[in-house]
Amino acid sequence: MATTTTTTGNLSSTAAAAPPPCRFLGSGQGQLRLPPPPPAAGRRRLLLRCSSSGGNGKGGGSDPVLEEQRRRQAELAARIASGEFTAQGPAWVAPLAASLAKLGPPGELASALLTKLAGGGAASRGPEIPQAVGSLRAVSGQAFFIPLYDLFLIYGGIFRLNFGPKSFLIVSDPAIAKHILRDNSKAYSKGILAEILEFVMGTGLIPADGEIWRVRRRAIVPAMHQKYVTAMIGLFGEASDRLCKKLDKAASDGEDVEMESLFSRLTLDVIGKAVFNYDFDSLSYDNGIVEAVYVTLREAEMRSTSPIPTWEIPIWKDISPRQKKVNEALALINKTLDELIATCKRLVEEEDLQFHEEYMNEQDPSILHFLLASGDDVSSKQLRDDLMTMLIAGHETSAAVLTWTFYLLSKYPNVMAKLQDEVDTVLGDRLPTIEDVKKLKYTTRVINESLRLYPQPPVLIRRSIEEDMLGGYPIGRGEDIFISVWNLHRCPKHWDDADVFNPERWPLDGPNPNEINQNFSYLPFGGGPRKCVGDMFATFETVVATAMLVRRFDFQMAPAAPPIEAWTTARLNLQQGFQLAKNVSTDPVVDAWSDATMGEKTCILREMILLIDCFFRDLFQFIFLRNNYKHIDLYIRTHAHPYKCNHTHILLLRASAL
Ligand code: HEM
Repeated sequence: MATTTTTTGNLSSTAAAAPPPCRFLGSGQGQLRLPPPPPAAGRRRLLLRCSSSGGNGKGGGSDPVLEEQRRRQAELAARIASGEFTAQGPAWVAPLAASLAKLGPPGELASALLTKLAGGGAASRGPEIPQAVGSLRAVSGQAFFIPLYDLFLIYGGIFRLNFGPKSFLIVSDPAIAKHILRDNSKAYSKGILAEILEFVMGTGLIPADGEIWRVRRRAIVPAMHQKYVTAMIGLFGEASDRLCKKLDKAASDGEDVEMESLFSRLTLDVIGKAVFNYDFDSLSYDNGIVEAVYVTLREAEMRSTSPIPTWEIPIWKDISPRQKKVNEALALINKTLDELIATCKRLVEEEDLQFHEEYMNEQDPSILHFLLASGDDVSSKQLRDDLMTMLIAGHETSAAVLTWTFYLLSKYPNVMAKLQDEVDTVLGDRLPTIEDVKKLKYTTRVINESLRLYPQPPVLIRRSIEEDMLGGYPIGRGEDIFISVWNLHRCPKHWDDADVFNPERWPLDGPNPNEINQNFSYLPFGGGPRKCVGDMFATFETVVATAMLVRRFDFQMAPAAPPIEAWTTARLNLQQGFQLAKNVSTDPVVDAWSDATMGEKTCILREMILLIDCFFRDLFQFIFLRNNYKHIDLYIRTHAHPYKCNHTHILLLRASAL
């Protein structure tokens, strides 16, 4: 593979000077400062061209993911055009249902039943929401939001998607999203989200609704004041520096490094300190508590995607080794949190600080400390739920944003070069300060644009708790709604070259893009009263980490990288049902279905279960803010620099299946 060279100045003059023109050398034992960089004019980075991505500056060449996506889009478009997904329903149903609805409660019930049986939705009067029904195959075997995008292009900003007895409203229209999230937010709850997350987050801020949510939001938001977020910049810098050192070491040892998990550890270390002043130090080593956090996360993932709640089966739940491990993990987390709460309470009692709006203990600026110092009158259980919620909300989201940003940077070398120029100019070799971060405008645009293309999560979930009108259609109570942020962020009507990673679409001198100035066409942090409380925190965290990594490393696809696996996974394919059951399930009850001798009816039943299983698995990946698209493994390798420096390249090697 050819080697391209990006030169930002006269290399030979710098190469002769000391220190050498490479800042990828050892990072200065135990110090936070990086090796002194050469003058900006003399910097030079080498880039290896990737065997599986062209990197032509604009589009990055053919992308197997996009190609597979296009192939599927074409396939699905043909099926949609054939009418396979359009449930017409007999013409007499709507008027009859409307007449029945006028006959009081029994009539309303009959009307709802009739509409349901005829394939209609909850609304029984007025115009019908366009609906897509049909085989789950079209939306299975690939990330859930991809076919939703195709359906959006056909059916518009609001349509109903029926999965057997279950139906969902899919919203991709900014005005409707604004109505649900902001203007009439009181009419909507978190619905399925709360049900699924109850296990890990209890009544923490994300799943909570009603009065509990109002009280907890009022307590937590003030903790994330300007002074706190500013103090966090130092924490982001130190954690990112630890990551850089780890990569340095891996590079000098010639090891491959899986970057997604490193980003996950980076953000775990950050959020532990930021929320309850606990140093997981997961970048340095695996300890019991780090493992316990991941055991709990994976268990929650499994529970929400398993068709059979084995963890509720009497006796089994007590003897299953898996459940035992989970219970132990939960007990350890709870014990650790209780200890942290107790220690923090003591500190608050002993300290001599007056509580005020921007209260912050310099030694422990954590959210927990703020809450306790504010006199927040709350049970230990609620406090634990809040802490656990913040831990999860602020951990895997930021890790996923970093992973996708570096994936994009590896595919768009022109963006990477511009980014590195900005970082060189603004940051030099310092740990970033708040002033630096404000000046890193292009870096911020890179994050803004990465969040547009890969929003975390790609759908927001709500359930109507009152009747309402959406896009001119009446909807009833109890409608489960997915607001597709993915569709909003890629709508061809709103965005030029919607699929292209183009940070320049956001002017540097313009305001930071958000849901307000983009009129709900862009909502990476949601909108309305339930907007993310950590938006500034997360933006600064990802900007700092990105800046610190790109100033030391170049990122590109590995020359010998296998092509990125397509979005498709084999796990939901009706033709391969038997393998599927074996492949996807870790659940003995489900595995018992994998009996090749089963009869046709059993087989259909099993396939239905697998479909539901897979649906919830995908659903969970939206909900649980983790691995929403694919795992991306970024690998680091050393590369002999022509000037005999150990020049480090981070190489994108593969994206593995979910
Ligand atoms: C890049 C990283 C992040 C992204 C993309 C992100 C995205 C989001 C989104 C889209 C929502 C709205 C969910 C909904 O309306 O259903 C949300 C809510 C929330 N986020 Fe974040 N978030 C990030 C980081 C963080 C961090 C670092 C924290 C905490 C320090 C945090 C805490 C929360 C909380 C507590 C909520 C629930 C707010 C409520 O319901 O009142 N997030 N986040």
